[in-house]
Order: sequence, then structure tokens, then C-alpha cells
Amino acid sequence: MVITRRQAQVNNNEAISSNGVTQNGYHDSKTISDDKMSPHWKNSWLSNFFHCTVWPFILILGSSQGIMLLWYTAKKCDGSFSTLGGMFTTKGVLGVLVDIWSSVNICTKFSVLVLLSFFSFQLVLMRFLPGKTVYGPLTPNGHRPVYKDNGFYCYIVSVSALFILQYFLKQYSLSVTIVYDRFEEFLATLSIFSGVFCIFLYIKGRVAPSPGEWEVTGNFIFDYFCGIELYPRIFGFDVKVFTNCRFGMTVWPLLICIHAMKSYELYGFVDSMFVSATLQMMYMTKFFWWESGYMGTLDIMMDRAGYYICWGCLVFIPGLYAITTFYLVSHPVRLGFGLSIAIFTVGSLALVLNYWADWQKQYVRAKNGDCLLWGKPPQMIKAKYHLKTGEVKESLLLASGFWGVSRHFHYLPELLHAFCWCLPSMFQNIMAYTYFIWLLMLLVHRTYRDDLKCSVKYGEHWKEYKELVPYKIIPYVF
Ligand SMILES: NC(=O)C1=CN([C@@H]2O[C@H](COP(=O)(O)OP(=O)(O)OC[C@H]3O[C@@H](n4cnc5c(N)ncnc54)[C@H](OP(=O)(O)O)[C@@H]3O)[C@@H](O)[C@H]2O)C=CC1
Ligand SMILES: CC(C)CCC[C@@H](C)[C@H]1CC[C@H]2C3=CC=C4C[C@@H](O)CC[C@]4(C)[C@H]3CC[C@]12C
Repeated sequence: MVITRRQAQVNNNEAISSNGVTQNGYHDSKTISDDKMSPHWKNSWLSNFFHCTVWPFILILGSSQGIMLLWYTAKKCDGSFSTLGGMFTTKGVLGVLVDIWSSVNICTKFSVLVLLSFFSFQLVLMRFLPGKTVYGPLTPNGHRPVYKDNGFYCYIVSVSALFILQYFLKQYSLSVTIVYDRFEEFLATLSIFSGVFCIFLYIKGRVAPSPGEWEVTGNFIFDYFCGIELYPRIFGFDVKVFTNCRFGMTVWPLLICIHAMKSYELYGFVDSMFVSATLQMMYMTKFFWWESGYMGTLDIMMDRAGYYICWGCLVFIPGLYAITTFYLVSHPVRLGFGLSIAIFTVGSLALVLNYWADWQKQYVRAKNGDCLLWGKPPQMIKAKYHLKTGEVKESLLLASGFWGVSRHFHYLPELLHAFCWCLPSMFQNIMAYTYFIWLLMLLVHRTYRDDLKCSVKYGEHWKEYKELVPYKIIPYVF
């Protein structure tokens, strides 16, 4: 039996990314036969089958159900998971799902038209707005992706366009808040679209892969779920920039604005909505300001364009990331001036701290260590790594500043900031904290994932860094 190294490592439970893709791209990835693999692999065909086929299959089938249930809980169960649980006991999970899907209009003319117009608008902005050329990280086979850094302009134009559109629609007694009213239609249509789009990406990856990394295991479910190409391009458009940034990360702030408008239409000014929406808009503004830095993170360097990342950005971000303000539309809370200011101040400081930590890493690397951090020369490790081509490269691992406190200190202010935008909903329902709970799980998992990736990439140098900075997020705790 011949399988690729990628699948073999999944069997051996080595560096597995969140979507199941191994992260050992810095060594050769030739096809190997099972007699060369560890005996553990031979004994664990069941684990291989589970990780590479059953688990992706469950996620593909279950993901859209999960996101529709979240919408249903927020809209039809008064934001209460226990009400949903009650429905599960009376009707059964399947019964509830059948009720949901039979009541939702999928691929209506309206939703398809709105989505196609939005896709086209984003593609036009992506192509024509100016931006300097930036380079992504070098892939193990020596490919360096090139981007146009115009994310911030695209974001500003998109948010402004929403307000301009609202202004014109109001003249005809219409409103963009129809997106909130008929949100389920959009979620369902996007789910279908992303499923079909990933089939297209699978075929494209097999017959006409773009330059850069790509890999086929031959297991359709695995390849469909994890993707084949790392940097697919269609007519010069980078697919992952489109799905992650121009769609997912752009729809999120637009939804926040739509929820705030809806809340204003219903009740006038509500402080809890204002605090939550403003904190999130600040977060998004920071993201787009730093977008070129995002091109060097795990999602872009590791996750191939498959169902996991495409469905995630096309459906999961709109469905889950904006859930707090979605919930606040139907559950307004009056916080009062003092509490609003307190939450807003803590949330803003947390965001500054998170940005500062991200910035320290980029700054020291950009200056090649020739700078001061907190008034002192930075403590660094010059970590060597090998490309597949055999070429030796070097990166700086910062071991002072925030990166000397813990290996992922910046996740702490990220979590605090997210908590602050959920807190305005107070404590009536846990639903408003769904994003925070998700983020907590995602970031904890990410610390393991990044450790594996870096230990494979830097070997002894990473060990050295771990000795200098032994904790993952909170010193002496985790
Ligand atoms: N809201 C959300 O859903 C999420 C938000 N985030 C946020 O996104 C931002 C980026 O986070 P994330 O993508 O996890 O990546 P990180 O910022 O943690 O970067 C990880 C990478 O940085 C490099 N690195 C690791 N340690 C060091 C060091 N000591 N010195 C220099 N370089 C180092 C390594 O890459 P290399 O190969 O270059 O050495 C490593 O793979 C953060 O602000 C985070 O909070 C992240 C995940 C989810
Ligand atoms: C299939 C699903 C269960 C999971 C889908 C997950 C993805 C939608 C998300 C996984 C990682 C997320 C992100 C990583 C880093 C980010 C930088 C930050 O500054 C903004 C948010 C984000 C882009 C974030 C977006 C969602 C993911 C890609």
C-alpha cells in the first residue's frame, strides 16, 4: 500500500494541524511505502481511518447542522441552549434539524443575488484598490507567495458602502437589516455554495494546481476536507485571501453594523450593543491594519484551501463570530454609563496589548534584532531550519518582551478583549459567550499546534527557546 507522508504522519499522531494536515513540510514529502513506516502505523489502521476519513466526514456533515442550530437557538429559542435541549428531548435531534431545514428557504433568488453582488464587489476592490506588494513566508519547497496589501482600503470601502447603501435604501423605506431578518437564508445558501466551491477547488487542485505547495493523498474525503493546494489562485485572485479576508473577515464587521442598525431601528440607542459593536469594530480595524502580518500565520502557512478553511470562512465566521451582537438584537441590556465605560476601557486596553505583542515579534524580525525592546536589546535565538530543497534558512525567535513572558502571551489579551465584547450581554444566557468559548478552545489548541509546527521546523533551537520561555500562555499555570 502506498500512501503519502502526510497521511502516514496523521497515523503516527505526529505534527497534526487543526484540520488534520501534518505540519512537517520542512522535510521531504516523497511518497513512501508502509514497510518504511513505524510499527505503530501498522497497528493503527483504525486510528488512520478515523482521523483521515471518519472525522472529516463527520465534520463535513455536522458543521452546517451546528451553525444552523446556533442560529435557531438565537432566533427561535430565545437564545437559550436549554430550550434547544428541551426540543431535542421532545422531537429528537433529527426532528429539530428536519424542522429547521424544511422551514429555511435555500438558494432563493434574493440570497443568491445579494451574495453574487457582494462577491463581485469584493473581487473588484481586491483587484483595483491600490496596495504595496508584500511577500508571504517561504514554503518548504522555496515558493514565496506575493500579495497586494490593500486589505485596509477594502475594509474601509466595504463598511462605507454599507452605510451609503442604507442611506439610499431608507429613501424607499427599505433597510440592509433585512440581512438580519432573513439570515438563515444566507447561511444555508452559503453552506451549499461552499460545499460546491470546495469540489471545484478539489478538481482544480488535481488538474491545474497553482505554483506553491500542493499534495494529493488519494483519499477523497481527506483531500476534500483538508484541501490540496496551499496557495490556489483563480484568474490571479488568491483564493484564501478572498475567503478568509475579503469574505469572512469583511462580512463579520458588516454584520456587526447591520445588527447595530437593527437594534437602533427597534429600540433606539442601546449601550450594550454600542459597547460590544464598537469593541468588535476596533478588533476588525486592527486586523485589517495588520492584514499583511496575517499572511504569515498558521491558517495561511499550513491550512490548504479545502472544506475546513473555506466553509469556516464562508459560513462559520458569519454564523458564529458575530453571534454576540446577533443575540443582543433580541436581548437588549441597559448597562448604564459607568459599566459601559469600564467594559469599554478594559476591552480597548486588552486590544492594545494584543497588538503590541504581535508588533514586537514583527518589529524585531524586521530590524533583524537591531533595536531596543522595553529599553533593552532583545534577547533572541537565531534558529536555523532546512527547506525541502536542502537550503538552510534562519529566523529570529524572540525571547524577551511579551515573547519572554510566555510563548503565546498575546492570546491572553485576545481572550480578554473578546470577553469584554460578550460581557455587555450580562449573564442571562451563555449563548452570548459562544464566541469566547470557541476562541478559548481554538487558542489553547493552537498553542499545541504551533509548538508542534515550530519543533519540527526549528528542532533543537525550539527546545532552547522552550527552556528560556517554558510556559505556553500563563506563566506558572499553563
Ligand atoms: N479571533 C480568532 O479566531 C483568532 C485570533 N488570533 C490572533 O491572531 C494573531 C496571530 O496569532 P497566530 O496566528 O496564532 O500566530 P502567532 O502570532 O502566535 O505566531 C506563531 C508563529 O510565530 C513564529 N514565532 C513563534 N514564536 C516566536 C518567537 N518567540 N519569536 C518570533 N517568532 C515566533 C512562528 O512562525 P515562524 O515559522 O515564522 O517562525 C510561529 O508559528 C494573534 O493576535 C492572535 O491572538 C489567532 C487565532 C484565532
Ligand atoms: C471548520 C470549523 C469548525 C473551523 C473553521 C475555523 C476558521 C474559520 C478559523 C480558524 C482560525 C481562525 C482565525 C485565525 C486567526 C485570525 C487572526 C485574527 O486577528 C482575526 C481572526 C482570524 C482571521 C481567525 C478567523 C477564523 C479562523 C480562520
